[in-house]
Order: sequence, then C-alpha cells, then structure tokens
Amino acid sequence: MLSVSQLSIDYGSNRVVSDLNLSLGNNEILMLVGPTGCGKSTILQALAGLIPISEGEINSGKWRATPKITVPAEKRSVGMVFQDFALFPHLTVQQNIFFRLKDTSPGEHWIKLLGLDEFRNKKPATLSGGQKQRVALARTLAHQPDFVLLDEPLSNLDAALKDMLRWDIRNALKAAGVPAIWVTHDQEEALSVGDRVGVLQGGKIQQIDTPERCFSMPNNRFVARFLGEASFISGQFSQGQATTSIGNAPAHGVDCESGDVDVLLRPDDVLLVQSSVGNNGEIIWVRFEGGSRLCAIKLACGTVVTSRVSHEIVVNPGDAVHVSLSTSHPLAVYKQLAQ
Ligand SMILES: Nc1ncnc2c1ncn2[C@@H]1O[C@H](COP(=O)(O)OP(=O)(O)OP(=O)(O)O)[C@@H](O)[C@H]1O
Repeated sequence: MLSVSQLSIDYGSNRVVSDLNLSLGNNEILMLVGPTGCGKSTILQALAGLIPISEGEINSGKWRATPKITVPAEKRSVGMVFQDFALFPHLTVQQNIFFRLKDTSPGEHWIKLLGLDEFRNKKPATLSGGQKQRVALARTLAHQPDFVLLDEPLSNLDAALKDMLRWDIRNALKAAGVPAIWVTHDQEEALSVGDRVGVLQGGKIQQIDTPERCFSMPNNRFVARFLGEASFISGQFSQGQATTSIGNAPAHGVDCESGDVDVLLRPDDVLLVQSSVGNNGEIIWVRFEGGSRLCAIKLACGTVVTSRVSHEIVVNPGDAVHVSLSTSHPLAVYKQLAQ
C-alpha cells in the first residue's frame, strides 16, 4: 500500500505542495482534482521520483523516500500515463508495448484486452488519440508496476471518446489489480470513475473521501463549488433539520451543531414547478443540456438557486416559477459567514 505522510514540495523558495497525507489501498483508484496550478502534476512527479521532496515521506511498502533518502525513478516500480501519450514514434504498437520487457506475455495480454490486436504493426502516428492512449496504458500495465500514475490521460481527446475511454481505463486498472492515482481537471470524470476523490487547493488537500461524500457532504464551500453546480441558501439548523424560505429538509452540520446556517443546494435538491399562483422566484437564466435544462432562479430575498428540470419543461428567463426543497438525503449546512 502506497502511503504519503506530511509531504511538502518546493520549487526554489516557492512551496507548491504542503503537508500532504494520503494512502492508496490495494486496487484503489484515487482521483486528484483541483484548479489549474494547485500542484496535481507536481505530486505525481514526486511520487514517481522525478523531482525531490522537501519534507515528509513516501512509502510504497517496498521502498521509502524522504528528503534525505532518494529512491531513483527506475527503482520505484511505478507506471506513468501522460496526456500526450509519450509513445516512441519510430516503433510499432507492439514494439512500444514490448519495449524493455523480458517476458512479452503480459504485453500480449494487454494488447488483447485493450483491443489493440489489429493495430499491432502500425506506427503511433497512424492511430487516433484514443488508440494511442490504449497503447500507452498497455505498455504501462505490461510492466506490472506496483502503482500507476495517470496525468490527465483524457485531456487531449474529444468528449465522446473521453466518456468511453475513462471506463476502459478504469476496467483495465481493476483487471490488473493495480492501485492508481489519476489526475484530472474534469469533476464529472473524478466523481464517476474514482473509488475516492482528493480535492486540492493551493497545494493543500481539502478533502479525500468517497465521490458521494465529496459531492453531498463537502468539507467546505470550495469543495462544494469545485465539484459541481452549488448554491447556498440561508436557514436555521436544529436537531438534524434545516428550515429555509423554500422549505425544510434533513441536514447535517459540516462545521456547526445548530444555529444560522447556509444550506448547500445541488440542482437536484430543488424542485421547480410552473404554476399560475404562489410563485416565489423568477428564472434568470436557462442552459439546455440535452436531456435536461439547468435553470437559475432568483428568490424574493435575492438568493439565486439552481434547479435541473427535464428538457420537456420549457422555461425562459423572466418566467415566474415556484421552487421548493425536494430531498430525502441530509443536506450539508455550514456556519453562516460573518457579513
Ligand atoms: N519546474 C517548475 N519550476 C517552478 N515552478 C513550477 C514548476 N512546475 C510547476 N511549477 C509551479 O508549481 C505550481 C503547481 O504546478 P502543477 O503543474 O503541479 O499544477 P497542476 O495542478 O498540475 O496544474 P494544471 O492543472 O494546470 O496542470 C504552479 O504554480 C506552477 O507554476
């Protein structure tokens, strides 16, 4: 099991990762997400042994690295998958995958499993982005690493391909039984394919948890906003119940026991109805999403909440509507910020 404790990384006098603690279970996929420049790639490079660490320890179970104990990259049994594929252009698919393998049978296994048989004699330049990334993954897994690091493996691919390939990568990692840390910009990708999600801001972990908990019970407002559409409505919290101007709901205090709070609302927590009487809000914008529409509604108090409705419900900016809380799961509530 890979474990990282109190890890800090500096570029010169600039600390870009501080006090990072995480452990990676056998066979677990941990997604690392965060805004650009928050230190995601730096963490991967440090785990791979490509840059030195300033404080803390990385322990793989087989080796231990600290600022004073350097373990070279080639001794770490780590596989890396990059967004630009990093294939040898002059070698065929098979030659790329078999590169430096003493026993080529694991390479053969991954050629078959990742559907690369028909491309084995082709050069990378003749392959699509998705096929190139399969080759990169096959090459990585054929070396039977102890853990795999993926740095935005899907960011150079178009949306339709991304969706399919993310599941192929997850399935291949699970079939290989190898733990992985997967860096992504894409919140949806992190929530759907990860066993756990780590959210970073400014080189510090804000939360490492299951996707469900990161999404529905974020540790703070940054995590709440980073992982998807989030609005906050003021209310009172007492005995596991939140009371707001658009209804009551079960609630859980993230940083408080009771009192005046802000309640985190996801679009699916808010029910929007078109009615001729009793309206309490006005649509201010609508985004068509295909099967649904995301609507922003301004309440009389000035708070803006969002609601997702079926594409069959046609609403437009300026329409008067009725919104209410519609949830049976506890909503996350936070102590109200001082004005
Ligand atoms: N070689 C380097 N020398 C100095 N500073 C660096 C170097 N590489 C990265 N940085 C800085 O370290 C910080 C973290 O960079 P890093 O690439 O790890 O972020 P990231 O979260 O992976 O960003 P992105 O999502 O844009 O890829 C940034 O402020 C970046 O400018």
